[in-house]
Amino acid sequence: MRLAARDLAIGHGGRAIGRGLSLAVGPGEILCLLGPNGCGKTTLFRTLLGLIPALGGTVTLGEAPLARLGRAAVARRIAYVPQAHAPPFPYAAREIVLMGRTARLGPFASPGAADHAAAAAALDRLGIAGLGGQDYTRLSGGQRQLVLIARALAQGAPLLVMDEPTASLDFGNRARVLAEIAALARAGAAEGRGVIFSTHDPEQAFALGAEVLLMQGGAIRARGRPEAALTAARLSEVYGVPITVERTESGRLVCAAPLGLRRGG
Ligand SMILES: Nc1ncnc2c1ncn2[C@@H]1O[C@H](COP(=O)(O)OP(=O)(O)OP(=O)(O)O)[C@@H](O)[C@H]1O
Repeated sequence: MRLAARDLAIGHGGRAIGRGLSLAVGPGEILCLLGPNGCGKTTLFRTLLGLIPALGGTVTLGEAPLARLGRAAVARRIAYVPQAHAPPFPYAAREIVLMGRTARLGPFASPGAADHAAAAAALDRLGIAGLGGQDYTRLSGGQRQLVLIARALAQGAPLLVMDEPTASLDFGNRARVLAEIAALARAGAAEGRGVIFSTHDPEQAFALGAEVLLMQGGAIRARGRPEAALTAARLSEVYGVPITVERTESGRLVCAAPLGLRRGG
């Protein structure tokens, strides 16, 4: 299953905030979307999922234009991890995860033993089995984020779109989720998983060896392998502060912005 966008224009209420956006992700591939606050990452994701209409261009899912697929058909193919949100009702975390299975069920079917087992396995995989019975609305931001990732895993869709999945996670959970993304893509060649995720941390693209899309002001500023796309000069320009990219002795690429420097200062 391949998700592809060609020459996409995105925006809200008919007003474009981004144009000329093309991308593709397929089985076993990880695409890392980077860019400053407000550059259009969430808007792009919501357009790729058909939650808001494209203002131009095309999105295809497999062979089918997205516009011709119903909501349930899209949900069987793409799992979405939104930025953590609070639902209006106090569901148990386990029920939120179980909702990931809904797309696989018929319109009037209720979840069976296999669905409950998949939800429990997803919670377990992220190390949060203990949160299953807790009220989702009373969880911390990071705990909610892990529950939403568990929901996406339980959904078992071949593609995952994750909006800043590590944004409010502690250091350990951040590493755990990154490892999960890597594992999903590794299993991808066999299972057909592809992942698009957004992040504010360029090092995550280096660590995963993910293809990069660097956005700025609604356009794609750079794309490709992280070492080529995320140079110090380009990152400095896009984020408006001097940024260094250095290789450690162990071969890891690390980014840093010196303290004490302000925009324009
Ligand atoms: N529902 C909305 N209606 C109108 N404009 C919106 C709406 N949601 C977002 N925008 C605008 O669209 C632009 C892009 O927002 P978006 O949320 O896509 O950015 P982002 O790159 O995901 O930002 P961040 O990194 O801060 O999460 C912003 O200027 C924002 O104000």
